[in-house]
Amino acid sequence: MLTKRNTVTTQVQDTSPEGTSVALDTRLSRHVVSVVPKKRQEVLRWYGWGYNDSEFYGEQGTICFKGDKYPLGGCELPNFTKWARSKFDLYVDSTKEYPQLPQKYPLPVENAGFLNELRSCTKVEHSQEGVDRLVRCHGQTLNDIYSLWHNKFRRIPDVVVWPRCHDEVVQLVNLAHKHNVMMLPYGGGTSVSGAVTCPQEEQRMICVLDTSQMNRMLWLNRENLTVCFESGVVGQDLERVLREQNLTVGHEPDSYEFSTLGGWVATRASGMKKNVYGNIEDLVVRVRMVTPTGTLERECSAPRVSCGPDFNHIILGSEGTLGVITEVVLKVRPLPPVQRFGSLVFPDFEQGVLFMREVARRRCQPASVRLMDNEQFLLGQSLKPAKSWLASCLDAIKQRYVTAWKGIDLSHICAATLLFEGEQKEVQRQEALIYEIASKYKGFSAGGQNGERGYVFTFVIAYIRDFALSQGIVAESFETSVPWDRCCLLCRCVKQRVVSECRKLNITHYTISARVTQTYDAGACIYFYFGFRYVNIPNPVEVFEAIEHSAREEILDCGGSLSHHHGVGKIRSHWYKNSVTETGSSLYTAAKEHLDPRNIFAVGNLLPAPDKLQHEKEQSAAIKAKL
Ligand SMILES: Cc1cc2nc3c(=O)[nH]c(=O)nc-3n(C[C@H](O)[C@H](O)[C@H](O)COP(=O)(O)OP(=O)(O)OC[C@H]3O[C@@H](n4cnc5c(N)ncnc54)[C@H](O)[C@@H]3O)c2cc1C
Repeated sequence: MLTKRNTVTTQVQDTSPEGTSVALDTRLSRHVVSVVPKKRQEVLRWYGWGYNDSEFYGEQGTICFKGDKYPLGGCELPNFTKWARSKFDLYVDSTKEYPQLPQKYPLPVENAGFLNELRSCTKVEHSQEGVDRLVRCHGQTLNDIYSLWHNKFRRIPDVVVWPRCHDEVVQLVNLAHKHNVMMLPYGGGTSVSGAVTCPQEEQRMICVLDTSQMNRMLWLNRENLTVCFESGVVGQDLERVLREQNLTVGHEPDSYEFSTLGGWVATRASGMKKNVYGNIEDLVVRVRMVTPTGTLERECSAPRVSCGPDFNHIILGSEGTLGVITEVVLKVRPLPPVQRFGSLVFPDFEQGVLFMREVARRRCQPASVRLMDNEQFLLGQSLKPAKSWLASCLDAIKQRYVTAWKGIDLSHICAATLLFEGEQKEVQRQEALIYEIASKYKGFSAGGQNGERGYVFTFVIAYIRDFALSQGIVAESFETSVPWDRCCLLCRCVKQRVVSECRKLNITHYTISARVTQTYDAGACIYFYFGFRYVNIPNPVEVFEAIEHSAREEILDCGGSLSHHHGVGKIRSHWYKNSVTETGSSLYTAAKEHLDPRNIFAVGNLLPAPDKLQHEKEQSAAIKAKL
């Protein structure tokens, strides 16, 4: 008999999914070989971002990039070197070294009852090795990485567990609840909100539940265009497997090389192609989450139901605080036959925003459209590798065309990158319309190559922060969403605020830039990059956080949100209550108390941990004193 649930298998072995629809091709249920091995440090950098073999480095005063995974691999970057010199007065020090793995790790807190039952009653693999614990104690905030480099973490996980399926997660959650062990679900560890960082004040044993071994595609239904994956599947693995079937989910956050499906759901992630495919909340059909009081899931995979509050939305954005997401049913789409890049240049940011506004008003967004301000545009240009003589001449001619014939001032110029996807005719129609709207705002095409480069650089840019840190520069991004009528105002005010805070603190070499990365009917997502070179500042991260804190206050004052997609985590928990109101906060707390009565899950995310509140008050007084 066919059941309604399209039920997923929960056994470790590949068995036929029970109760699935007629169109299910059971042969497709399969393990996915991941680019990220169980010992993630074998492939991924333990002290920062990305692959071990890809990094920026200095050679004879020039910044270079190595590694064969990205088009910049093996390139010298003289223009980037010049950019860094002009921004930060940086003379690249090629002798600066990256940190060495520590020889000693914090002693684990042990809960004997939990460990005994873990070993005797389950088959779940686990480790208490120092390095396994260290590489899973953090995400990718500046604070995380700086703390790693300077060996500052007091608490790291006491044990790491690798369940292989839903049922093993149920066992683990029951054990942790029984023995009062704190549990932190860990996906790709790409969080930039402190959500996956171990709470430093926690007294109980901390168990990190690594989802990487739960990454099977459980079923694929071509008739319904739905697929069910286990939550630990990494973004690029998920897309690779689907592409082999001529399908795509189309969810591509900039971290999708390493972030996981469970992480996307837990943080309400947003992908760069959301205009065609939707954000994660639009893509999820059904989701299963194991909590200490039971498994929460919708009963069927119907496309929409009208049954009171949507419990998928309790799970989306819960940041590991309510339980472990184990399986997710997602929509899939056929791969688009045509994918084309484009780019536009505008005389200034304001004209670019007007263009973005009109595109959103007319709902004709291509798969992706991103607008960079002048500062980001110049940084992007500087990342082009060293050129041949002929290519440099051509560039000079193009530059002359832009400045002399188009009358554009290079110190105000800004650019948009475009990605079109769909049928040939549809893409042509979209391109024509987009270029027509751009011309109304004095924009003109700068070619597909620049557009493509812009998207590829997105992945490379993530590596800059580690190199910057080695050269004494601290940097990080932060983001928000804002109604259209406040978009330009917010960008201006936040930049001004950062500039004035830097002046007050005698920080002379810094960069602050903005881009509009997503557009909606009612507003846009704005993404800021901020970094400064610290000279004679003993606590650069604290200073950075103080400035970022005041930038966030400015964002909120200008009508921006606490976060568009990075989430709240620990670093924005200070503002959570205000942003959801007192009533909203107590509703969340009641749900938390019901699902997780002993407060074992992801303590300190969304709402500050109780013992952190006092510490927070002291910190906020210190921040005020500093500014
Ligand atoms: C360079 C870079 C670029 C980024 N670009 C984007 C972007 O374009 N769009 C975007 O939305 N975000 C972006 N992010 C932020 C980050 O990648 C997302 O928040 C992502 O969704 C986190 O996924 P993860 O698997 O790495 O989760 P983790 O970092 O491992 O965890 C994040 C949170 O989710 C919880 N969690 C993870 N898995 C589960 C699970 N199975 N069950 C319950 N809770 C779970 C964790 O406990 C934690 O609270 C970026 C980050 C970086 C460093």
